[in-house]
Amino acid sequence: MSINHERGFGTSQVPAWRRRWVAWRNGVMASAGFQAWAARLPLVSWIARRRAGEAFDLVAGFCYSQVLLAAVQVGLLDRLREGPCDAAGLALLSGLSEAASLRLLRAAAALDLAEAVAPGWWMLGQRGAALQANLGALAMVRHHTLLYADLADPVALLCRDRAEPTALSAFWHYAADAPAPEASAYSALMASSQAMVAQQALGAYRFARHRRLLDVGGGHGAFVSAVRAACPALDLGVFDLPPVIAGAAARLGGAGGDAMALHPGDFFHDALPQGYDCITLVRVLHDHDDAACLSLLQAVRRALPPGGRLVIAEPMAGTPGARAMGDAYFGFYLWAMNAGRPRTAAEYGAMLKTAGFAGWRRKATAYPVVASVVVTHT
Ligand SMILES: CC(C)=CCC/C(C)=C/CC/C(C)=C/C=C/C(C)=C/C=C/C=C(C)/C=C/C=C(C)/C=C/C=C(C)/C=C/CC(C)(C)O
Ligand SMILES: C[S@@+](CC[C@H](N)C(=O)[O-])C[C@H]1O[C@@H](n2cnc3c(N)ncnc32)[C@H](O)[C@@H]1O
Repeated sequence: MSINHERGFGTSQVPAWRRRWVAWRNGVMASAGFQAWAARLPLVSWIARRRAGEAFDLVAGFCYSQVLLAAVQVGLLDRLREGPCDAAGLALLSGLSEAASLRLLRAAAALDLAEAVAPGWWMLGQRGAALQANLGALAMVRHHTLLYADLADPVALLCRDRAEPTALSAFWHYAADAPAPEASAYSALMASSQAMVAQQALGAYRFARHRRLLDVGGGHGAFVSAVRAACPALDLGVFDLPPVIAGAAARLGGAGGDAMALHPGDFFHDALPQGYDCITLVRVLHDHDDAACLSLLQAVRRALPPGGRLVIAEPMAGTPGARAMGDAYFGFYLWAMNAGRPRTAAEYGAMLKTAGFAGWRRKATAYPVVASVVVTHT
């Protein structure tokens, strides 16, 4: 495809001082002379080396991700958790040759997934330990094969009509307005990665102040199960598409167990059930384009009583310390999925106001890279 490099230059929207400053600074950063000078100066050399390393990591990131995928697929992280492993042991476990096993072990150690504990022997590294224990993150690593298939030609992905099917839009049936099969793969993926998200929401907001909570787009009920464990007095409900609710019923046992109501429906066409003083939208809004997102917020507004609360929990754009996660990762992920976009907390604030809510607050979460929380009320 051809890219028009002419358009977009000389826009009068950009203040002249900003354009000049950024152009000057970037000229300095790009200069080989400046780079060589910075590498020789004490203190500055430390920053320069770190910047060079970050630039290299950005270039090589896909390769690192594939090392992680290989380590997960052959069961290396699980094996290392059990105790020291050498190349022969990994070869036996994985069916790889000893040379390939050694290559993988060394790559994993370079990425802190593994750690050399004696010549030729490895255990889990610190990063490997955190990931190995996080079943949701591991499920996402495996799931990324679909994302990478869509990203193989990123410019083609950006250029194509967003109605064209992709690997991710086929996986997330609702994004393509296609019916979900009964045992939905996406609900299983969401349930397995819910624990880390629920932890953020439960740490940021005191759900126990409510009487009845409805989780809209609640999938197989993993979030309400986590809420029930933390706040046993709360009456709980889940609203989701009929095939997903059938899966939730099977997973939760019959009708969903005590104090767990299951509501099948389509939030774009059916009214949400009333009588709940708290509604949650966990990893739901970012799946939808702005008009659909607003209509869902309006439906939530209609369902809540006066003083009722809406709690939004999902990864958000513009998150301090985790900006790449928002617009780079979820921006491209949701583009490949054919619907939705990551939004900042302030963008949600503006939408909530339009939908008729009274005000909003961002609540701090322990790991904002996993999810941010926004709370509003009627
Ligand atoms: C004690 C002393 C002195 C020092 C300690 C030093 C210290 C603080 C060490 C740190 C140890 C520690 C506590 C580590 C914690 C690590 C954690 C919490 C790691 C968490 C990792 C989480 C990851 C990698 C999450 C990844 C999530 C992904 C990729 C989610 C993808 C979600 C998708 C694609 C969702 C799709 C749904 C849709 C369609 C968008 O709606
Ligand atoms: C990304 S998943 C999040 C699931 C769950 N909240 C979680 O965080 O694990 C989005 C959920 O919204 C549901 N959903 C999508 N479109 C819907 C619609 N029109 N009506 C009801 N639920 C819908 C999906 O079935 C899915 O369970």
